Amino acid sequence: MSTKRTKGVTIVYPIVYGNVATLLPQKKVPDSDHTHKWTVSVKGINGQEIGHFVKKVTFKLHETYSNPQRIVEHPPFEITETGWGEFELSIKLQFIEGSEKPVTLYHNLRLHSYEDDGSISTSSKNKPVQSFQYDELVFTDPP
Ligand SMILES: O=C(Nc1ccc(C(=O)N2CC(c3nccs3)C2)s1)[C@@H]1CCCN1
Repeated sequence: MSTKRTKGVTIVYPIVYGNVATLLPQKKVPDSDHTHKWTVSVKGINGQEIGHFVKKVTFKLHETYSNPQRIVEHPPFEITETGWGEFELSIKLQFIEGSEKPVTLYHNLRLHSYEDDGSISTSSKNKPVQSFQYDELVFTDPP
């Protein structure tokens, strides 16, 4: 049975996705090579809730992470991890309206930049890094 659709109507949902990152406090005895804590997220803009039409979001991390496919089924659609480097991750959005195909976004995780001598500048080490992209989910002839 096919879903009845509304011809000629287009719905556009602006979204923002990306990450924030903060430096982990230096440990006297480094028992881990993790230098950063980061949160990757996908949200609506101006506080618009996307949970009304997004059923679940799957964040696919680098394969070296345990359980690299992280499924989030309720807002906020975000995950927080720690790590030492930058890598590309994917963000797959699946919709409550089953007839809408999933959308996969790609984001290059961003951490603090290092100086040539391997240090992080004093001015930036106390500030979170923020790296976000704007995009739009476009639904044509919605049901
Ligand atoms: O950094 C990069 N790739 C990365 C992949 C994973 C990273 C990471 O941070 N972690 C894996 C996770 C674990 N640690 C221990 C057990 S699981 C913490 S970093 C590339 C290489 C050059 C430039 N960018």
